Amino acid sequence: MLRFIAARAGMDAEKILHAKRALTFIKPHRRIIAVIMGVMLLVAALGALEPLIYKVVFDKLGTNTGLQELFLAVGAIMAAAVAKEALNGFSNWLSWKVRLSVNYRLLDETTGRLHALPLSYHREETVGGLMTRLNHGINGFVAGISDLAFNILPGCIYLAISVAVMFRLDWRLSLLVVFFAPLPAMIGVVASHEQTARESSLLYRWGIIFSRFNEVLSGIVTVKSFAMEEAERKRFMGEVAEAHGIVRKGVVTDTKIGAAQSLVVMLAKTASIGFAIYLIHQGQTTVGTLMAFLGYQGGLFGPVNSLTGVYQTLRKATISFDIVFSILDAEDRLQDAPHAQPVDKVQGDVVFDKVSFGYNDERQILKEIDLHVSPGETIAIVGPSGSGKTTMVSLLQRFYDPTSGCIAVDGTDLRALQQRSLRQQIGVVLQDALVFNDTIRNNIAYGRPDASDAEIAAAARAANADKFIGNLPGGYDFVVGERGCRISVGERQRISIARALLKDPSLLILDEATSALDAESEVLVQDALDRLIKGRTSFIIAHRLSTVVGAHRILVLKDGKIIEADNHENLMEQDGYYASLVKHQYRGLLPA
Ligand SMILES: Nc1ncnc2c1ncn2[C@@H]1O[C@H](COP(=O)(O)OP(=O)(O)OP(=O)(O)O)[C@@H](O)[C@H]1O
Repeated sequence: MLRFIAARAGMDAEKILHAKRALTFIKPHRRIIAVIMGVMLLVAALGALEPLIYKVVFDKLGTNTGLQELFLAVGAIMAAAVAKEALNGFSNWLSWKVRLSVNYRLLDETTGRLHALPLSYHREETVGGLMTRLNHGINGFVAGISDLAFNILPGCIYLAISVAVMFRLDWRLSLLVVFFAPLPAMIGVVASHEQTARESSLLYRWGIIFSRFNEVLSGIVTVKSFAMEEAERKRFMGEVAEAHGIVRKGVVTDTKIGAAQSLVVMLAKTASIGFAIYLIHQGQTTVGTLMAFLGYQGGLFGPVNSLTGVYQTLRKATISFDIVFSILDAEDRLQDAPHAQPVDKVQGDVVFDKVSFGYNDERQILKEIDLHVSPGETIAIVGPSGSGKTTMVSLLQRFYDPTSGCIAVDGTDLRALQQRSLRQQIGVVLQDALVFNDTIRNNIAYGRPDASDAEIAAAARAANADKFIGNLPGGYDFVVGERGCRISVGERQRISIARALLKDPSLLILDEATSALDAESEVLVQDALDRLIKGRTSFIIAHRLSTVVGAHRILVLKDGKIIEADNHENLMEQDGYYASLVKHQYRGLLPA
């Protein structure tokens, strides 16, 4: 059945495969679906009974039937209607149960996959666009498979019953009705090609619109500082108006299609009434048969249309299936190897062995990096902007794999380790520390949600954050606002240092802030950092002279190569690139 409808819907082999795979989402609910179908069967039978009762009533009108019999007939119609509604309500409740559980599983699988996919995937996607597509994909997916599960079979059953009863009543009138019945559906099929193309193009547009909108809201400070609010609003509304233009055109098309379908239904009714009146005049049929026919005819176009609806939903659903499966099947080149080892506790011995890397084939960012870092050593990485400093520490976290060469921690290639357990051993403090719109407590405990209040407070103390937290209304329960907008830059940095201290990692990656803080904040942050670095293998993308001077070794990275590597005194003596950076330092910050 699915293959037939899918083939009529112009679906290629891949789309048919997607539709089949989509059906596996409802497979676990097959028992409930069987019950729903049984209930729907009863509803269809009750629906088919109604016109027959009308026939009896109208045929008896002409005879000297007692009022009692008529009341009985009306009572039977009412009882059938009540039973139908009750059964409909029950099957509706059951079908929502299935829908919600399919929705839950889809969200679980897609969001799980999105969290698991490597950075390279997320860098190519926009958050707003992805959210729009995901939302549409999930809703369309659930609607699609619900239609497949709950509309096709009842529609067919009702059709079969109606057609059988109609032919028993009067085959001539039936032929007339059967001739007209498929016409509205055929009109719907013709329209569905345009409708799917429209749906697809709208989805693409909304994705672009909301991806920009998301960027604008995330970067509202920049938008406001450049006084671009009005320009952004106009751009947004302009794009929305264009999308609405497509919707408007679609509404015109859909209205024309709807009108054409209604006209055909009217034509069918008029033709059968005319033909039936002729037959009644000829004494070949009865008024009751005509009334029953009109009932069946009305009821017949419903299921035929709903089957067309299934066809249209299926076409639209293929877009949703594509979206969902493109996420579930997105290639993850960084997946853990089948026998990847978990990491318990690392010593902190790190080796870069002839590591080369490029984000794409066109350009090598790191070229044959050789480096051996001993446990507890502090490495400061300096170099011009774009020289590959961030890339180097991204490789250490295995956000990307080297193009050639290998990186090993405690003698094991990163590719042989389970990524999650590796990252649990690495503490990261970024220059623009990401804090979530949550309490101070939860922000510090991010990465160790099981930490006790005492441990959280100890980490905050060691990060010189306890005093400012104590002054906040609610203390540790203070909610910091989106991206920490309700606390200062220096406070954000100390929260992120406390977070790293609580995690107690053996390896540390620190991307030092380039902007100078006020003197007091500077001292507090530096003191907290010194405490964090102590005893851990640390890689610091350094901008402050004080940090670089205190490091065991300084790596100078230029054009993807380590051109100098030694401590501060020796590098100054060599009077090379590093010495020139130090000479040009300004207020304790090295030039970029
Ligand atoms: N996802 C990416 N895709 C393609 N190229 C990238 C990507 N990320 C960074 N690059 C490029 O790689 C080069 C090195 O970037 P990287 O961020 O490692 O430099 P950096 O030394 O940390 O610079 P900065 O000091 O300015 O932060 C840059 O030229 C950058 O344009």
